[in-house]
Amino acid sequence: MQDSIRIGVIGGGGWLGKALASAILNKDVVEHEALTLSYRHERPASFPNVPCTQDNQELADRSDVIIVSVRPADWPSLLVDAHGKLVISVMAGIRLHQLAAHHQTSRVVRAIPNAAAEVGRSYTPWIASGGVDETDRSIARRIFHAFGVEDEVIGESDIDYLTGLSGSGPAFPALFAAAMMKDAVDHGLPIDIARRAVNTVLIGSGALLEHRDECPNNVVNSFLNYRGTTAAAIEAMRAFGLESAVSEGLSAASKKSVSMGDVS
Ligand SMILES: NC(=O)C1=CN([C@@H]2O[C@H](COP(=O)(O)OP(=O)(O)OC[C@H]3O[C@@H](n4cnc5c(N)ncnc54)[C@H](O)[C@@H]3O)[C@@H](O)[C@H]2O)C=CC1
Ligand SMILES: O=C(O)[C@@H]1CCC=N1
Repeated sequence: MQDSIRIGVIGGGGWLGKALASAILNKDVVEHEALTLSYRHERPASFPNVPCTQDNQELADRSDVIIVSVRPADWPSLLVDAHGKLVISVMAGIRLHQLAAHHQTSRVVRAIPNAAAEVGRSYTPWIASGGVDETDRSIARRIFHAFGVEDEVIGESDIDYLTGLSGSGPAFPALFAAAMMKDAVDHGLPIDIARRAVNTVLIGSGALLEHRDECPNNVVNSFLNYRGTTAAAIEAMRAFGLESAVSEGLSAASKKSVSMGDVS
């Protein structure tokens, strides 16, 4: 990226903020001295060579791009004037027009990464306000590519939906794995073996989907067409409402995203 770009992460000591900051440095989006992190209580220990501050306005003033990564409930009291600079929010729920008004800028990107940013494998959908030009878009893409794959979407309702589907997404295979683990242990399998079996299945399944690079339904159908044990399990899970449980869960997450934006 151009040498002149400086990035600030507000909430840089948090779960997501730290993951984004690490990826930005690891992928050389900016050098250490061109990144600033802000924190509320404890200076983030894992970034000894990165300028850190408790003064968010100072961070904004020394940055060209301001990433806002505080919890939605903490955002209304975050009084930062961006003076027209590019603001990238990764917060659930908070809408473009709210961000623009609150931070005094027409250049706003609303993005929703996920927890896999920690390992550089996030899926990050995003949407831009009217004041965002092509240069801003390429800066945003470069940042998002540092921690995974991105897509620009055209409607804010898509962001609220995707906040459930992909923003919360890494939790769902983990939930499935936990259910498999419980069943295995209930069947008397030693915990170590159950954990290795379940985790290896989840990791292998992800790699298989990546390798085949096709619609997941095609992968499921190839198992169903085999007409063996796997098909028996899939049909029983479907009969017990797996698909409606997933649909209900995604709908609950999306509604929660919308309600988290009802803050100001
Ligand atoms: N954790 C995740 O997987 C994802 C989180 N998000 C969004 O990212 C945002 C951050 O989430 P997490 O990192 O998980 O939460 P977190 O609670 O781990 O981190 C938030 C950080 O912001 C700090 N903070 C709060 N007010 C501050 C202020 N005024 N100045 C400086 N720092 C301040 C807190 O001390 C904390 O360290 C949230 O808005 C969340 O909706 C989005 C997608 C995925
Ligand atoms: O659970 C949450 O509220 C955050 C936002 C999206 C994913 N994690």
